[in-house]
Amino acid sequence: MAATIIDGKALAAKCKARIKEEVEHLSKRPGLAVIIVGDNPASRIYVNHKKKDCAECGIYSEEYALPECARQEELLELIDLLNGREDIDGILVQLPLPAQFDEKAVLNAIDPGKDVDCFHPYNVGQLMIGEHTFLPCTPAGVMAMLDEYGIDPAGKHAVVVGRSNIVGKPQAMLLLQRHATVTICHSRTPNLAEITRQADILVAAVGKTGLITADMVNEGAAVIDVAMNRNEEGKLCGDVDFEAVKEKASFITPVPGGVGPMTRVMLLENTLTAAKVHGK
Ligand SMILES: Nc1nc2c(c(=O)[nH]1)N[C@@H](CN(C=O)c1ccc(C(=O)N[C@@H](CCC(=O)O)C(=O)O)cc1)CN2
Repeated sequence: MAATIIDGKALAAKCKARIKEEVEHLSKRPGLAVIIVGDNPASRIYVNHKKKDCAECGIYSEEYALPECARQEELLELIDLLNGREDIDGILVQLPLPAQFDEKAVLNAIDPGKDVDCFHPYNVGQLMIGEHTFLPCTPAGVMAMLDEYGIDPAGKHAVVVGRSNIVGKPQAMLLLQRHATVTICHSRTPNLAEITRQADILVAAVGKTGLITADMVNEGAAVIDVAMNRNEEGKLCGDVDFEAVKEKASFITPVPGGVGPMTRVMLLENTLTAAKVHGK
């Protein structure tokens, strides 16, 4: 039987309605500062989406667009200014940054209490020990999707393909916190298919179109595609061969319309959390 398609768009709409209601009950509006550097067209689209999401939910947002040639000091000064503003609860720097930037130093400059992406080492550490305030947006979005569709990770074998700091590693941690047995695979994993075939929950987060084929998937697995690639025709697609794998999986996320919209919702969720922590 063909898999149930996990509808990230519909779930995101439901979450946004709840966030909007919570925002209405705060004493002051939450505020989010969005920083974009350069003219990466994909980043421009994502930043526009984020601003629109904020407006939909009653969250105040302001954008800072720095030119491609901006200097590190300029960006650090801006972050410092935003760190000190009471009306701003969350700060995000859209990634990737142009090559002249030291990404680590930039992310470390954000006040951990305003780090709504959960990229600061303090928050990453908090996540590791289960003491987190914020959750990393994409992995948290995946967990919300599993919950919505009744896929309990407890006692399951979850295989995460990809080991990035933004997705693979925190995803593994969140699944572990929910009592899954977790395997992380990466580019130097021999016999990848042998391991992915053992997965009850398979999360693909590599960025390689067509990496996960039907023969690599266990019958009845829940398959979550985090990647956002462009194929030869320029069409948005993930790592998973969706058409073939949906015939074998029990649940599957599409790209687009899967994890992406939920990543954006988790940013709103973290901004709301920050506002509450800031006494709003
Ligand atoms: N500071 C950050 N930078 C980046 C992050 C991040 O979480 N924080 N993640 C990605 C990009 N990203 C969010 O910024 C992101 C990408 C895509 C989507 C999304 O909703 N995708 C839609 C399709 C959108 C389209 O039409 O292109 C979908 O999948 O349906 C959300 C968030 C890198 N940078």
